[in-house]
Amino acid sequence: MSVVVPECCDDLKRERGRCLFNKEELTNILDGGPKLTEKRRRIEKMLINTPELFDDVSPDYLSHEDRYSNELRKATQLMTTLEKNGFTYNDAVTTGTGLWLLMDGNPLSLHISMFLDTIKGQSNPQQLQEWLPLAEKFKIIGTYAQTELGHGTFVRGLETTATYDSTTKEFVLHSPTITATKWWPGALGKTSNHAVVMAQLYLGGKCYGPHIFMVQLRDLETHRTLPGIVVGEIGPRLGMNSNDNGFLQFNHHRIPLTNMFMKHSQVTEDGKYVKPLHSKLSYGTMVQTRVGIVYHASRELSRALIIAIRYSAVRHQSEMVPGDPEPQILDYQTQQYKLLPHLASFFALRFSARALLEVFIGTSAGLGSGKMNMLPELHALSSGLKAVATNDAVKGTDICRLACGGHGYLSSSNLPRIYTAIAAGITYEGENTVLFLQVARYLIKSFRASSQGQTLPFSVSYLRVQPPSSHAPLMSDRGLVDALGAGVRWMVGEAERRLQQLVDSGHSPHAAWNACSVHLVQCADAHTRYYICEQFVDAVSKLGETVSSGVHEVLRQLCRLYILHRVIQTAGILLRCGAVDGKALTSIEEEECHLLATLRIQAVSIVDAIDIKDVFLKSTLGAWDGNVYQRIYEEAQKSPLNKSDVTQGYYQYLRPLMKANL
Ligand SMILES: CC(C)(COP(=O)(O)OP(=O)(O)OC[C@H]1O[C@@H](n2cnc3c(N)ncnc32)[C@H](O)[C@@H]1OP(=O)(O)O)[C@@H](O)C(=O)NCCC(=O)NCCSC(=O)/C=C/CCCCCCCCCCCCC(=O)O
Ligand SMILES: Cc1cc2nc3c(=O)[nH]c(=O)nc-3n(C[C@H](O)[C@H](O)[C@H](O)COP(=O)(O)OP(=O)(O)OC[C@H]3O[C@@H](n4cnc5c(N)ncnc54)[C@H](O)[C@@H]3O)c2cc1C
Repeated sequence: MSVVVPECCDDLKRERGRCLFNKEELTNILDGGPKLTEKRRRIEKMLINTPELFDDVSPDYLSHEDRYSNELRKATQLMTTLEKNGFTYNDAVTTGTGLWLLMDGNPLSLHISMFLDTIKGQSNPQQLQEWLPLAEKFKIIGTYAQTELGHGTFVRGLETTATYDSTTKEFVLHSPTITATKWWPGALGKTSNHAVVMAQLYLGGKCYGPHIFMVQLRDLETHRTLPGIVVGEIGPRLGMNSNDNGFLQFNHHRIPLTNMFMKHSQVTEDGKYVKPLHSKLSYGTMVQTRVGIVYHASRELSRALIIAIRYSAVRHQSEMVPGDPEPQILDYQTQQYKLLPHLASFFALRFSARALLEVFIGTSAGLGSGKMNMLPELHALSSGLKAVATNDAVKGTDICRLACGGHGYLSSSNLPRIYTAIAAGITYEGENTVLFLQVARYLIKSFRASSQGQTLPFSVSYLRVQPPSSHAPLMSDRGLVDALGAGVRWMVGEAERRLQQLVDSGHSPHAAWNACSVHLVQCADAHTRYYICEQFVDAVSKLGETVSSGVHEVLRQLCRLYILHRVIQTAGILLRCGAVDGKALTSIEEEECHLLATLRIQAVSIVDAIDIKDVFLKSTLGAWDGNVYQRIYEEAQKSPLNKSDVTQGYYQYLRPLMKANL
């Protein structure tokens, strides 16, 4: 397949003619620099030149088994293509390209993410030396098996046991109940021959809580399930049905002592336990995956936005002025209001993902030298950002679908598949409400620590009891972000007051927590969004000195829109705490509408700059040339029902019904 850039339709030509900024420069910023853009394009070119990676037939038309096999075929082809060309799978993941080829549920995705990450992050040196080369070369293929039928969120409640037998120096893995069955892990059903398994560690009859074990599930030659193990696939799901999410039960299955991951905690041959430096270090793979999901969510949102914004420039509907030609639907203010705040969100999430990655890298480096103090901050930030990013990507993707009217409901628009894939992100890797409650716990602790005069970590330092007053004019970006911060401080203070009041009136702290949890989740959401605003303002102001004025102006407008939109969403709180008044809100609303019209002019060029090629968008509505109707029509011709004029169903059912004497 060669990259032919087709001539685009007149609407898109006109849109692109209005571009006042350097698209390539914006592309570089989004990629993280020109070198990364160049690397991404090299990977893309290589993938595009591998025709086996592209579907001839939509997975919708395949049987469940063929769908899985086809995706497995592409996944393995992708790995070998990357390897042959000197790239790692990580290169393809971190540029989005690999995932977009396989986002119907890549059966190797858990191997290259959580399985490898667990080996890298939880192994002692001997284990690393033994397992990493095997896993990197796909000599063993694995997944991350934690969730059970009975428990996903409450990791401490997992029921699978790993009981140490010091006579044989083995752990005995067992699923004592039906609810102990591992349930959900991606690629567990049929693909993986190994799994990292989270199980309750038992030594001398005492439970030491969840620990991670490397477990071989299948024979490496025959791929048959090993004795003592039952494994299978869990059946169809809302999306990603080309994956083989699986179940797993153990019946007193034995593994060697050395198969417990021992970087952080250890079990000695005589069954003694050595504690980790921090009790949650074994949750590290989850934290790392949450960091990745923030990027992933922003990428999926951007695909939906490219599709919906290009389509909105091509689609003409109704009369804005009676008798005039039908306008592009992007000219309707309501359409701009649907799409452009989400476009701003995409940029905000992209900059925040980058900031989070830096915190992750810094914290990981600290852990290496025994410094645990950044861990709570990383946990709170990664939990909050994972939750906001996936919530916003899911909402934004669905709005993009709705903004495309009926055609957004077509599979060939690719919006349903993008939506169902990212919708899982709200649940997996920590259900979002649960993650927000973790953030809230951190906020309340920080607020209380500040009342006792303690210094707060950077992401919550604005919560200190007596913050310096903002000197920025209210209507400046900084002034509005400070107002949002004041709103969060007020919310957290209010939550703390309500918690205390409940405790003072005789409730237990846990009952008080539950009675305030709706408000606490709102605090966590507002805090995370404040952090995102800060990162966006910060990134744009830092870029200010280095980028051309056209690009800077577009980024400034997007950042402004993000902040204004957020202030309007939070109006109730900001009015209650006196951070803004009604007059300010009216002018903010007016400014937002004005900004929508300004950003509309270059909206197509902005999404062009995200630079996702048609083969990765996979959409009849979003292609670069805007040739929407022809593509929709051609896709419909591929329906198996169109292979014959009269289907079997007619002879089997319709005709007998028509002939029956009813
Ligand atoms: C946190 C829980 C909810 C509670 O845990 P529990 O043990 O019960 O906690 P407590 O004892 O109550 O203690 C709470 C204290 O512990 C602290 N804590 C908790 N967690 C951590 C942590 N991780 N680190 C540090 N500290 C932590 C907490 O702050 C409390 O401290 P304190 O007492 O207040 O001081 C927990 O149970 C939990 O985490 N539950 C969620 C379970 C979960 O997440 N499961 C995930 C299963 S795996 C899964 O779902 C996999 C899905 C498939 C993912 C596929 C990914 C595909 C996307 C690919 C991404 C690609 C990257 C692309 C990159 C790019 O594009 O560039
Ligand atoms: C597509 C997909 C892929 C997955 N892949 C994997 C995988 O590879 N490996 C793996 O181990 N797991 C995987 N999972 C499982 C996933 O991690 C869990 O589903 C997730 O952690 C949520 O747990 P749960 O299903 O038990 O939900 P529950 O915790 O039962 O949540 C149900 C409801 O209860 C609420 N709730 C639960 N606890 C609390 C609380 N403390 N406070 C307030 N509300 C609460 C939640 O907010 C939610 O509304 C996958 C899931 C999906 C959907």
